[in-house]
Amino acid sequence: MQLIKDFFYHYPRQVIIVWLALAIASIAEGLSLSTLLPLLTVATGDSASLVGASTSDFLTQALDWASITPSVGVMIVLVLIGLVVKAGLTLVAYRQVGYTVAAIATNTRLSFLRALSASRWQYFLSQRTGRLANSISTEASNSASAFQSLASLSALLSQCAVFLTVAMLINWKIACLAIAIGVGIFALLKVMVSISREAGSRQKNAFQGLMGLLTDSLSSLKPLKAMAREREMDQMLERQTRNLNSALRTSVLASETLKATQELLIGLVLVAGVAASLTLLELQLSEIMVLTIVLARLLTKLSKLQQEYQKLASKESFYWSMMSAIDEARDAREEPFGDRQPTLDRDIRLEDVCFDYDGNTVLKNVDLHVPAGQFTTLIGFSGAGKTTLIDLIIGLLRASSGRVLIDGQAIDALDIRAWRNLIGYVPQDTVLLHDTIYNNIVLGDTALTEADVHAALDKAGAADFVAGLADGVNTNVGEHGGRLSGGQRQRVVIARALVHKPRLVILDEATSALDPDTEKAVSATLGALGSDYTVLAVSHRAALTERSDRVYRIENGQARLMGADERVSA
Ligand SMILES: Nc1ncnc2c1ncn2[C@@H]1O[C@H](COP(=O)(O)OP(=O)(O)OP(=O)(O)O)[C@@H](O)[C@H]1O
Repeated sequence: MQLIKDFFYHYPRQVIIVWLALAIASIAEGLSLSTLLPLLTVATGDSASLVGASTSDFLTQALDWASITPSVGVMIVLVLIGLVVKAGLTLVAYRQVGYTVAAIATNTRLSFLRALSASRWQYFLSQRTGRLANSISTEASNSASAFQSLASLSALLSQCAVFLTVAMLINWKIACLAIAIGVGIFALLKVMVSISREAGSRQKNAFQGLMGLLTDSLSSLKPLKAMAREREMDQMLERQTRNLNSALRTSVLASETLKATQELLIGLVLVAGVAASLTLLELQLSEIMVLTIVLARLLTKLSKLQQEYQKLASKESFYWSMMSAIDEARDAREEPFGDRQPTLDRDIRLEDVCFDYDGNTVLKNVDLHVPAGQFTTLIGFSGAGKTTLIDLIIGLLRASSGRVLIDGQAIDALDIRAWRNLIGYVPQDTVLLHDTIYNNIVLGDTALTEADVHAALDKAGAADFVAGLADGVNTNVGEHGGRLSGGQRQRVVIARALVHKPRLVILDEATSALDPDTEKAVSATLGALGSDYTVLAVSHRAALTERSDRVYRIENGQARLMGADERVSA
């Protein structure tokens, strides 16, 4: 019920079109079927029976009103018109269902992606990549197909109602008996629906687990292979795959058992019904023929209704899981910043800044000064809080107290996207897309030209090695940049950071993968960027600290400016 409300709330127009089209289609089908009785009465020469008189009367009156004389030809035309109307409207409804399913899949994917990209950095870090990939692929598709099941369910419901009305008009006793039998079959097989619901939830969990583990293991395959640990990973993946397989088997078993049992029960009911109609109720042959058609369809539709409900039950958990992922990401939304336009002509200052991760203090009363156009480096032991400081300056983290000032303006008051647009960021881990060097540098920014790319490669000290490649900037770097050396990858990432001519270049252990000569060369290039660039680096390497105008040591949660003599020994 909650699912119906949810779909109606988000897609009211589509739901109304689908329901109306399906309901009218069912009525058209029912009317065309009810025409069969007078048709067969005429064809078999039966006299109009008392029990079936109401449908015949209704149609005779309707034909009289339209000044049409009832004959076999007219009845056949009426049956055909009913069937054509039903087919046309069903087409309209299911076309709308198809479009809505596609819209739901797209909208849930986009909502999730938007919520995720607007979420706090810490929330993003806490997510498992495989879980995110699974939500976007499997959960979004299954959520959308829940709408398909719901539409089929409502079509079947309205068809059942119409067939039931027709059956009632022909013989209410038999119709009541059919309802009782239908409800009985429903109750008897309800347990199969519960099994499917549970199997659906197990499938969802197994998919999540498998995708999470798969992504983790693929990203760390090399060390696992190098240490011969891939078997353990294989075993874990195998366990998850078997879990999934077992959930799928349960689901298949439940749905096939439901189908087979339903068919058997319906067959038995029909045989018993025909026998009873002939012997006990002494109905006319034409009535028995129409009743058999109507009841067979009614019971088949009832059984399909239960099957569809079973499908819906197994899809529903994917839908709710997707919705809760979206809500969770929305709740973790980044707190809003301001709308002032940023500049970086003077400096970046941190005043009395404190920061903690869930109560664990990392920075306390930090004061830091990064003058514009200069090279500032942060050094310190692993875990001292260097990356945390950088993240505060980028605005990915918000200080618990104190102020982060950019040219004297509090970062909270800035248009944060405009501020981040002024930053060129080179991370410790160089992750390249499976694409060309060119595309890895421009990252989809069509405003950048080939000349910009070459200038950036030049500044990053990468121009020579790229020129030596057969396809130059159009060389594909392979999965995670695997066709390039670690140092070459790092230089492409530096070029990526420089290509949009940032005001602030952040180097987070950016030269750590370079050999000493290349590191020296790149450090010299970065050091010579000139006063157009403010460089903030995290590094222990002499090549960078020697080039720095200022070096801060981050220690015991504080930042201490080092003197020139200290730097030599650091
Ligand atoms: N997302 C997080 N959640 C909780 N604690 C975190 C998180 N990120 C970092 N920390 C903790 O904060 C402290 C500072 O981490 P940070 O990454 O800033 O150190 P670092 O000086 O950059 O270290 P390294 O040189 O090893 O990269 C560490 O103790 C770390 O465990």
